[in-house]
Amino acid sequence: MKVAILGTGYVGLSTGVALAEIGHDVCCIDVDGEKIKQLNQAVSPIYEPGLEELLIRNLASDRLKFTTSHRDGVSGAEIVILAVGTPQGEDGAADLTFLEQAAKDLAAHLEPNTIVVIKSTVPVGTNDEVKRIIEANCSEEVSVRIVSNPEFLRQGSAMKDTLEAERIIIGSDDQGAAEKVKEMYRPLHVPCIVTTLRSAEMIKYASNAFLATKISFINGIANLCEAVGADVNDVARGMGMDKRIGEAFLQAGIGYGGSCFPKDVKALYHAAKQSGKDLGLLAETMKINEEQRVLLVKKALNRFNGKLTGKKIAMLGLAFKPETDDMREAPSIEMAKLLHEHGAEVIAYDPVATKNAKKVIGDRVSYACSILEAVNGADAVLIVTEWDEIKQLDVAGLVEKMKHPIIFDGRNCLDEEKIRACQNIEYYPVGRPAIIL
Ligand SMILES: NC(=O)C1=CN([C@@H]2O[C@H](COP(=O)(O)OP(=O)(O)OC[C@H]3O[C@@H](n4cnc5c(N)ncnc54)[C@H](O)[C@@H]3O)[C@@H](O)[C@H]2O)C=CC1
Ligand SMILES: O=C(O)[C@H]1O[C@H](OP(=O)(O)OP(=O)(O)OC[C@H]2O[C@@H](n3ccc(=O)[nH]c3=O)[C@H](O)[C@@H]2O)[C@H](O)[C@@H](O)[C@@H]1O
Repeated sequence: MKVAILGTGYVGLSTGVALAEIGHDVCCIDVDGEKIKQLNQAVSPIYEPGLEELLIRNLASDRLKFTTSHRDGVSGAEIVILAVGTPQGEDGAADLTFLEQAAKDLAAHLEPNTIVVIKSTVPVGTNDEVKRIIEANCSEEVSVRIVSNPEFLRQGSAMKDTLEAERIIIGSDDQGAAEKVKEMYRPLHVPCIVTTLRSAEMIKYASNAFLATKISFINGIANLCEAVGADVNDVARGMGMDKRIGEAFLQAGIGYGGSCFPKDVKALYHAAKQSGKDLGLLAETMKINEEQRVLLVKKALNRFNGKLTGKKIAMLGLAFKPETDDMREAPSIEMAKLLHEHGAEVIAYDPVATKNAKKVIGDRVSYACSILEAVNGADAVLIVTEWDEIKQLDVAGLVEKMKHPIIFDGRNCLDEEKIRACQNIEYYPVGRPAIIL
């Protein structure tokens, strides 16, 4: 099948590579000429384990192409997928500017039987609106066929999540179009759920909001555990073994970040308000998350009697989660800002996100090339992202390098045995009893 994709971000690129991998002829289009140039040289613009290998293979087989030309890319395509960004607007609602422009770019070249698939995360009713935009801008012989096909991949495991998805949602009011999209995905052998356009749009927002709420719920419980002397790791394990609850997304810590949960929860909350419904539960999810992001700084302030001036603080990890260099809405941004405001000298280390971190955190912190360089002479270490390199730390070796052996673990990721093997340490996890030796 010939497929065109507008947008080569995480979603467009992973989808393009996956569809080429299962035998389709795919052309990815992006307005960013630099990205397209890089991609044509088989260089991935994003850090995503396993992606580059598949990129090289599918470029070499000629099943995957990249262009900046909407006309060339869309020409002859049976299916065109829109996977452009839908960032957060100023009022919290989704900003649909890129999607509306992409719809216009596409409409000018749309051929009569082509099916338009919207993969971007969009508020309920957007697919209908995009249909209207395309109808107003395409040639008369085209009757526009729209399918909503939200994406559920996670950054860091995008290829696996795409090739081994748990379900594929296909929303359409055009049965033939839904069947065609189902056929495109058939080689993946993944169960497809066919719904209306509006239900498909809602499934995506409801899923992200539910997962974000699960994280805020366990973070609320973690804070209570600290107050009453319980251990949130045991609580989460005990809860998660009940299949009705499930063990996933019960990892307490410094809250959710990334390009999706924060903006999607806000967008759903905003959309509900516009429909006269107050989803107060989501307001609480957001509130807990905001507080959680600065938890480690508050704990450090508490530990140092309200003063961080002149203290050397090492931040280990900057990306919003491991296996990605993405800094969008990373908790580290707010933490760095607050530490700087309190006069701390901050030195940060991340194995892959430093380049992107410099763009958003700037010179509020200095950047180390290794963990040991970051912690050298530090008064305290804040663990921000649970990279393997950080989880597997030689804790005794680390503590030896520090001025004061104080660790605040925002991801509860250090090995407790290694901590207990230290002679002199203060270890403060989230929602678990501190270890002071
Ligand atoms: N990042 C993620 O993990 C996931 C994202 N999503 C959703 O998928 C959508 C895309 O997200 P990302 O891939 O992260 O976006 P992104 O913002 O990283 O990339 C979007 C790309 O679209 C390109 N673009 C913009 N206008 C264009 C046009 N008119 N024609 C062609 N290309 C154009 C941009 O240059 C950019 O390269 C969003 O709605 C997001 O909420 C859904 C699931 C996972
Ligand atoms: O719509 C999207 O863009 C995507 O958003 C998330 O994927 P992603 O943002 O890549 O990352 P997650 O692995 O879900 O983590 C999100 C944040 O939650 C945090 N998290 C996750 C799980 C957990 O138990 N605790 C926790 O604090 C992570 O540290 C991270 O900051 C969803 O998991 C995907 O299904 C969805 O497609």
